[in-house]
Amino acid sequence: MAEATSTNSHTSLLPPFTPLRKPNRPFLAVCYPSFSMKKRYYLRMVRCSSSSVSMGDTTTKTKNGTQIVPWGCNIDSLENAEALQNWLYLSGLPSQKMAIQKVEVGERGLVALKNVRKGEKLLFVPPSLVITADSEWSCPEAGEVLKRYFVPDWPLLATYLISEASLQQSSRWCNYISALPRQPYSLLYWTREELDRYLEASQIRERAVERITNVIGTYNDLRLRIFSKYPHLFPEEVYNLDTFMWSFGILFSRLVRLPLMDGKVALVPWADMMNHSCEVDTFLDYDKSSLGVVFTTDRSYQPGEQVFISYGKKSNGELLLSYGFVPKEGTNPSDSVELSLSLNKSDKCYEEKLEVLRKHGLSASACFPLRVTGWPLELMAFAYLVVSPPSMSKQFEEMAATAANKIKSKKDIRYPEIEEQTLQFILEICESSISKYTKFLQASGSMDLDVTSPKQLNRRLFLKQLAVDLCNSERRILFRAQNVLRRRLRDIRSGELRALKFFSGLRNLFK
Ligand SMILES: C[S@@+](CC[C@H](N)C(=O)[O-])C[C@H]1O[C@@H](n2cnc3c(N)ncnc32)[C@H](O)[C@@H]1O
Repeated sequence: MAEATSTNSHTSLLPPFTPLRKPNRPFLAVCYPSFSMKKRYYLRMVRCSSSSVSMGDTTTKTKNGTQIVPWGCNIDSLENAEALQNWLYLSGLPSQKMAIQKVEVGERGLVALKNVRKGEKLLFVPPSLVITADSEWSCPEAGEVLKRYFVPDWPLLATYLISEASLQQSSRWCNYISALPRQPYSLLYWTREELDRYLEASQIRERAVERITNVIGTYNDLRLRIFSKYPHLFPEEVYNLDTFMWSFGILFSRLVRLPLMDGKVALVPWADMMNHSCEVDTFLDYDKSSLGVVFTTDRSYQPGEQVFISYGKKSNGELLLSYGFVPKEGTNPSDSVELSLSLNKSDKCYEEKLEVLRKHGLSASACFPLRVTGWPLELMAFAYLVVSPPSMSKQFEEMAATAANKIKSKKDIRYPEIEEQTLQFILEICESSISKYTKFLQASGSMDLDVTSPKQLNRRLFLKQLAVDLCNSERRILFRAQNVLRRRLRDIRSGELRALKFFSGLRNLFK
C-alpha cells in the first residue's frame, strides 16, 4: 500500500444528488422507515389533459413492512424483458449483438449473441429512446408546472418517472417501466433498524441515512411547494413517499451522465440492463458520429458471455449504497473505506484550529477515504493539524488548506517533527475502526434475525450477507493500512533509536 497520495476525490458517473432545500425536520421525525403517514388508497380517477387514467392502489405492503409499487417487475425474473426488447426494436433501436438474459452476476444482464471484438462500439441507443429532463411528458401540464418552478433534474426526473408509470399503457415508456425492478436493490430500501443493525461499523450507514433524508426532504418540498397546489395533476395517492422512494431508487441505480450529450443525466433503456464489473474500464456516452448512446468494449466477448460496463470508480460501500451489491472481496481496485478524523476538544488550540478549518469549508470532524492503494494527502494534513502543538500555529493555515484540497501546487507537505505522532494518531483511529468491524463480524454469526416469515428471513439473510461482505472488504483495507502504519512507525522509532545510540556513542567518545 502506498502512503499519502493526492486524492482525486470520488469519481462518479452521477452528479451529487442535492435536495431542493435541506429538510427542516430531523431524520427520525419523518415517516421513515415505516412510512406511517402512508394511508391505503383506493381506486381513483386521475385527470390529465386528453387522457383520463384509472389508478389502482399505488403501493402494496410486503410482509417485511416495506412498500412496493405496482409498477415494474421482479428483477430476478425475465418478466417483461421480451416485451421491452420488442418495443425497443419497433421504436428505432438498431439490431444488437446482445440480448437480455438471466445471468449469474446481476440477475438480468446483456449477453453477447455473437463474437464481440475489443474496441468495438456497441448499443447505439438513439436520443429518441433516452429519457432526460427535456423528454416530453405524456401529461404535458404536469411537466409545465415543474418547469415553471425550476425543479432541478433529479427531482424532475423522479416525478417524470412516476407520472409516466401512473399513466400505464398511455405512456410511451410503458414497456420500459414494466421491465424496471419493482424494488430496486439499494440502501434506500433498508429500514432504519436494518441500517443500524447491519451497517453500524461502516461509515456508509451515515451516507445512506443522509441520502434517505435528502429523498424525504425533496419529496416533502415538492409536496408543499407544488403538489399540494395542483392536486388534480399530482394526487397524493400517486405522488407519495413510497413512489418517490421507488423512482429515486431507479435513478440512483440506473441514471448516467452523458458528457458528450451536454453532460445531461439520462435513463438509457436497454443500456441500463448492463451490469457492472470492477475489471472493465468502459463507460456509456453519446457518440456524435453514430448519433446514439454507445460504449466501446475494452475486451472481446464470445457468444453467451455477459457483457459488462463500469458504473465508475466506486468503493464497495458506494456500490452498495446506490446499486445494492458488493463485489467479491479483493476484486475492486477502487475500493476504499471512510476514516473519520476529529479535532480533540481538549486541545489548547481547538478554537484556532477550528477557525482555519472553517475558513476552508471544513468542520471539526471530516471523513477521508482510505484506499486500497494508500491514503490521501488531505487525510494526512488533517491529522497533522489535529496533533500539531501550539508552537506550530503558523502552519495551521497550510494544513487546513491542504486538508480541504485547496492547495494549488500539490506539494507533499511534511512535518518531520510531528510525523510519528501523526502516524500514531491515524493508527489508533484505524485500530478502533477495526475493532468495530471485528465486533460486528463476530456477532453476525449468531445474530438474531428476528423475523416472522420465510420471506422476511430471506431478506434479512440477504442484507446480512451484504453487510458481512462490505465489512470484510472495508476491514481488509484497514488491516493493510494498519500494517503500513506500524512498519513506518517501527522505522521511525528504530531510526531514532539508532540516532540516539549514535549520539550517546559520540558523547562517550568525547568524554
Ligand atoms: C443498471 S441496473 C443493471 C440491470 C439489472 N441487472 C436489471 O436486471 O435491471 C443496476 C442493477 O443491476 C445489479 N447489478 C449490476 N452490477 C452488478 C454486479 N456486479 N453484481 C451484482 N448485481 C449487479 C444491481 O441490482 C444494480 O442495482
